[in-house]
Amino acid sequence: MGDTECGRDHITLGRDEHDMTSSIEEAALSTPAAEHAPGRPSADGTAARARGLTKAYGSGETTVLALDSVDVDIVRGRFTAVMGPSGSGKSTLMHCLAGLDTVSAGQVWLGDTEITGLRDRELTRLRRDRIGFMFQSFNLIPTLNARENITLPMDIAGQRPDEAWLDQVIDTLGLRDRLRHRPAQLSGGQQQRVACARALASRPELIFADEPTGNLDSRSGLEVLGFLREAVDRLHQTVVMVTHDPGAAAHSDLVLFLADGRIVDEMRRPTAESVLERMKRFDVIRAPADGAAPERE
Ligand SMILES: Nc1ncnc2c1ncn2[C@@H]1O[C@H](COP(=O)(O)OP(=O)(O)OP(=O)(O)O)[C@@H](O)[C@H]1O
Repeated sequence: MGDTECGRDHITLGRDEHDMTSSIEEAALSTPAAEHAPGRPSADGTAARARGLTKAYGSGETTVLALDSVDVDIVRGRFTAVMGPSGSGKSTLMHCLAGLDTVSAGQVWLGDTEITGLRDRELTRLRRDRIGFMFQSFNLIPTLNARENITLPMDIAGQRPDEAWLDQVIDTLGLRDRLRHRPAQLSGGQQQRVACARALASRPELIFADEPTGNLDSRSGLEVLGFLREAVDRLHQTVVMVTHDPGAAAHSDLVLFLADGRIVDEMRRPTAESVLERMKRFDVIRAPADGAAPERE
């Protein structure tokens, strides 16, 4: 189906505004989703899975194939980074795995639930109950203070926060003395830490982070990455992070490299240096020497 025909495309257009959009969307949902218990294990240990995932934007001559039959398994309890040149399909992959975007072909599962084919309402509920999101632009509600922003998704869902967990999240992120501040009264790093706390507050099954350190100074960025790492190591959360930064990717367990809408490589136990070296090969492919035939991945 062409995306322009699809009503859910509004979500794609408003990618960065998704948290706010979904708050409104989700507020409209009145039925609690008891069947989607957060953290419910899937039978095969994958938090998310895609087979033959294909995403085309537009139609006819202007069609852009953003994802080209991607097969991927996101292992539960691991920190996965997604890297690749600009336009390689990183954000599209994340959005399709998270049910924020429709697919053109193929199947996507979150745990043991196939999300391709779910109706909008079911998908919205599934996202609300089982997924945490962090975006580069923090998407905090300006009229709410930090604590209210952190618990907003749970408040909307009618869930009571686990106070001990929330305390741990707040303390680890150094937000204890900022809870009554509104976003405008917080630094960029503090705002992203609030967004991080919000994503973790309900202990979602899977956290998707799109360039979560993109707007942060290096110290704040390291703090956020350290917390995501701890969330995986100590709290057995699953994190998928899109990043351009080899240093950020080095905090992950596994880096998936995308090029032209395909997963072309992966790297376990990455270091900033090894990721940088791998990324340089994309630069060579993108900019062949004069007269040289472009190499294909
Ligand atoms: N809504 C859209 N309409 C048309 N084309 C799109 C749309 N969204 C993405 N694309 C195209 O799909 C391809 C993949 O885009 P995507 O944003 O997933 O790449 P990316 O790897 O995340 O890029 P970047 O690193 O620059 O953020 C690109 O060619 C992009 O121009």
